[in-house]
Amino acid sequence: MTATLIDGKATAEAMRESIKRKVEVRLAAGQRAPGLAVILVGSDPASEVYVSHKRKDCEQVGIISKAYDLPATTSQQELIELIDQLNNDAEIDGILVQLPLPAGLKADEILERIAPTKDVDGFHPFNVGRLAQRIPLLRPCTPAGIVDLLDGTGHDITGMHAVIVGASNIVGRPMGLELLLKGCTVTTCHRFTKDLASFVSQADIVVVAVGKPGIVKGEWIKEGAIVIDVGINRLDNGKLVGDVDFAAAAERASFITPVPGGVGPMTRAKLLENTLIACESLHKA
Ligand SMILES: Nc1nc2c(c(=O)[nH]1)N[C@@H](CN(C=O)c1ccc(C(=O)N[C@@H](CCC(=O)O)C(=O)O)cc1)CN2
Repeated sequence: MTATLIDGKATAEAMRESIKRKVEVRLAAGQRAPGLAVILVGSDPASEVYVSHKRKDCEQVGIISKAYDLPATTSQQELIELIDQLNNDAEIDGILVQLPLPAGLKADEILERIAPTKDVDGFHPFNVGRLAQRIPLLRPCTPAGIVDLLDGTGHDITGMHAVIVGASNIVGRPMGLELLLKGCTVTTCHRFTKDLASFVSQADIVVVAVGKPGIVKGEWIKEGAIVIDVGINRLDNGKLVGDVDFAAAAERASFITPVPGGVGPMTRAKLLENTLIACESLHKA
């Protein structure tokens, strides 16, 4: 392998330590701890794992997390009423609704109900619009975490051609906005893109967020490119892999994120950072 591994796990751990110190400073000054409401609807096994990690992260840094584990039969109206209640709770700075929601619940309406100042996932149209207009407030966690990892490479990415594979609301679309803010030329590829290989092979930075192992082949990677793999796929043998053909891509890339231990831990760390921002800058109570 010639590429340098981008260690998201270590970067996230350093972020958590820094957030923990800031929370301690608040407490020493007699201020309350930040509060995060974590809402899980149903019993999707992957979501259960992510939510339990998020709750443990909160505990580590001194953020109070309030758990709302709701049955899959929860109605749209019940969820909206819970969000209204949390919007008005002075001790809650952030509201997180774990995605995906069970079929039948309209995620867009639910996410839009969260007060934009408590939208620590950065998914509310207000926060996406702020990012699009170059005045970000609460930024979507995964793309914001990736920007930190790119900054950590020490490379000035201004003017680089970034190719994003995947156009989801959680990663692909806000990733494009973040990379535009960094001065990249951005191409977003999606399910209708013809000749994906030709786009990826032109990229100085490739961000892949599809959820299909091996969708990006190692031989497509331009020599020296930075490869960011957001995919998390569990194979039948229990092994966790990304969307990029890792071993072959690492032969050509300058930097590459591993799966696990790359982007995933940064998503969680950014959630804590957003909760602290919401607490310190947006609520202050
Ligand atoms: N409300 C949200 N829902 C979802 C988001 C999100 O940002 N907000 N993103 C994904 C899932 N996700 C966070 O919720 C997430 C996924 C993976 C990881 C992570 O740390 N992955 C580890 C491996 C974990 C494992 O063993 O399975 C890694 O990559 O090292 C963190 C967060 C969809 N839903």
